[in-house]
Amino acid sequence: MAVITVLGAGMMGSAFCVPLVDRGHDVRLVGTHLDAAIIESLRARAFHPTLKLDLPASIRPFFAAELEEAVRGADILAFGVSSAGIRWATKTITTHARPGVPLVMITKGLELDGEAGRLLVLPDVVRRGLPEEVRASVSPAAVAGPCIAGELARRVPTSVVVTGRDGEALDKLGSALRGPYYHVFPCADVIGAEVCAALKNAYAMGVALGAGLHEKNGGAPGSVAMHNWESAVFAQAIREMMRIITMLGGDPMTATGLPGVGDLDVTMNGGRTGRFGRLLGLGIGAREAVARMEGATLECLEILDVMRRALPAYEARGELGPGELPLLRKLIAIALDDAPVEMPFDSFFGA
Ligand SMILES: NC(=O)C1=CN([C@@H]2O[C@H](COP(=O)(O)OP(=O)(O)OC[C@H]3O[C@@H](n4cnc5c(N)ncnc54)[C@H](OP(=O)(O)O)[C@@H]3O)[C@@H](O)[C@H]2O)C=CC1
Ligand SMILES: O=C(CO)COP(=O)(O)O
Repeated sequence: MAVITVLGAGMMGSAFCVPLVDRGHDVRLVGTHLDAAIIESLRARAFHPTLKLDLPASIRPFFAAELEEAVRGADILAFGVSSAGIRWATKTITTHARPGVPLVMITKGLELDGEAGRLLVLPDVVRRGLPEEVRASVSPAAVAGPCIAGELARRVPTSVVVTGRDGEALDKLGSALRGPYYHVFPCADVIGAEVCAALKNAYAMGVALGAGLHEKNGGAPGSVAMHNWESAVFAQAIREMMRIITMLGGDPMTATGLPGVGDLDVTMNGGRTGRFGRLLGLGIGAREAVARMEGATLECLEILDVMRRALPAYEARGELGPGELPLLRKLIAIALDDAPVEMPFDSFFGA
């Protein structure tokens, strides 16, 4: 049994606690400064208001102000925040991180190092923010792969990878996290897994445009749909994720496994991103689509913005051709510049 403290009580941070308490760990879930209503509800009746689910009462909820108590004696620290909260979480944990205590995040995203003009995977971003004495012995890890929070919280069999740069630490984390319905596979390719974790959000939005386009054209959901359109976008998405992984020095084959194909499938079908893509496909424009998502976390917009800023730097160094990644460029235009929803199919598949 380990003491595991999860910082961030959103949907996924909280769902992540379920397989862990089921394994018999002492799990402490700490809300951020804005998660107080969630923590209050969990304390009062073990009900999570955004998951809309009862959670096991054995998960111990803590308010942000109680962080010190929640991390006392922790064997594993976990970040449950979204990509927008990663800097905050790193700063917040700084005084509590200890040498040798593993740190794992469920957060999906990439950051751009503006000065170097290079994309950074989140485990490396977090590592940079840790105190020097901790950095020497802690190499942050991340969970990637297909996982809808509400399904995991209902104990639906779920398969993910845990990735990072310290192989020994990954094996230990895998042993601590996995359980009868939470299947955790170590993945040494941190670049590949993290590129997929972040980019599948952009591409899932792209595939889901098809559902909205179909409805916009008067179609009802059913066997006669736009699956031909969607499948071509899906296939091109995998090609582009492989290209970006190669550009960043990872293993492109990672895109064919859980972090790539697996997560793209689950996100377009069951994720918030899929719902957002459908709204864009209806042709209502990004602003209205965001409004209709009622404040839901939409990391597709964040990663598209990061990629829009990153691509010129990679092109300027000759690491990427101007005609490459036509799907990603189109998705940037649709979601960030309100371009019409249409696909440049003839530029796909290496044409
Ligand atoms: N939902 C899912 O099915 C899955 C989600 N993930 C990943 O998990 C991460 C969290 O997603 P999810 O739980 O669904 O999202 P939620 O919106 O439910 O929760 C987001 C969490 O991040 C915190 N947060 C957001 N912005 C900030 C900020 N600027 N500063 C501090 N904290 C912040 C929120 O705190 P506050 O309320 O205070 O803003 C909240 O605790 C994402 O990276 C997502 O990709 C991974 C697999 C599945
Ligand atoms: O990452 C996810 C599934 O693995 C969930 O994605 P959404 O943010 O689209 O809900």
